[in-house]
Amino acid sequence: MSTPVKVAVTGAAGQIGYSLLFRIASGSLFGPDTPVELRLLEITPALKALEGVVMELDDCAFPTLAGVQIGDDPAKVFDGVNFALLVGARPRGPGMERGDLLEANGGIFAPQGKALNDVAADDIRVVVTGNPANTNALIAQSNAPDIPASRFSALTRLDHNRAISQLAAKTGAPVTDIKKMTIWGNHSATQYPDLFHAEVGGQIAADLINDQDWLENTYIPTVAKRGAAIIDARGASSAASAASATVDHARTWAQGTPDDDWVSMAVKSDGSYGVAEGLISSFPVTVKDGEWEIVQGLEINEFSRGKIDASVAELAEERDAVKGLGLI
Ligand SMILES: NC(=O)c1ccc[n+]([C@@H]2O[C@H](COP(=O)([O-])OP(=O)(O)OC[C@H]3O[C@@H](n4cnc5c(N)ncnc54)[C@H](O)[C@@H]3O)[C@@H](O)[C@H]2O)c1
Ligand SMILES: O=C(O)C[C@H](O)C(=O)O
Repeated sequence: MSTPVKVAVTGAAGQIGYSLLFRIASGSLFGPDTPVELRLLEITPALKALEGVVMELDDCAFPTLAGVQIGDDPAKVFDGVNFALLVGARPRGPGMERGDLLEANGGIFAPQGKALNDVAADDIRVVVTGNPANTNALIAQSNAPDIPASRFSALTRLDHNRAISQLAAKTGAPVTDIKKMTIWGNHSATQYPDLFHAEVGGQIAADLINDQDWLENTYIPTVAKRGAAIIDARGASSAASAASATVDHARTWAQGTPDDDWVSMAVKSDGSYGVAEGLISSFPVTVKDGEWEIVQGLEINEFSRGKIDASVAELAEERDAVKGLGLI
């Protein structure tokens, strides 16, 4: 067996954590031959519950789990970590405005960014799942000046997976026949799942379906509002699927994309596709040797242009709000 990969998870005693930790410990991220060491961060009052989760991890006797450390100090928990999955965030409470939420999360992601900057391993890769994920990633990244900005990302893989699943249901194709799905923009209701480049069995999905009304009025809102539909049905936000998507995102980053496909990741914009430079926005990306690259040269039609611009405008507003709060 090789040297353990150190994976930090924040919010580890939460709902997503309860699914995510067991997936990572059982080898879903790096395969059966790579041991992992878990570094779990929680707020002090949640440490007792987290101890219970660690007892359950022990009880699984996972062959790939080389060790678990828990704590409430990011400077200790993040020491030497290779991957940081930032899940813990402050949910929106009653009467809380968007600005309040951004400020509360700034209080979490600014110090975590600083701690990663100071103590993480040189090859650190950061995935932000906690909402508002794109802007939380921007806050963490801005507070970690010594880590290349390309090492910070936010999760839109859940949206990507939802978009594939809804398209498979509509066309009757298996999910494995669907390639080149793209989520553009923010992980929010303004996100844009793009069927003008997605393929079903090699055919462009929008051409195959040939129904703009369905695309605009059924497909896009179903994918974009799926999180809210799950909250309505479950009384709690998506957890197992969010954990699964976080694993997919980190695994793709570690292992790469196949030659005939890409994935959606929210990463720092270099200005591609007219997305303002510096925003953490979702793009189609390929990954090779641990480095992502935005897929270039896709033609963007007028309809897609409007949708991408609307989501990017929302990201710019969030960035301006956290800038105004001095968080970036
Ligand atoms: N990007 C996505 O696709 C996606 C999908 C689903 C959920 N989410 C988001 O993921 C986040 C977590 O969801 P959940 O259902 O697990 O929530 P949860 O409330 O069950 O768990 C969150 C945990 O984070 C912990 N936490 C709070 N502040 C912390 C800090 N400073 N350091 C470490 N831990 C801290 C809390 O104690 C709690 O245990 C939420 O923000 C949710 O909206 C994102
Ligand atoms: O918590 C939410 O608002 C929804 C969550 O981000 C999801 O996409 O399931």
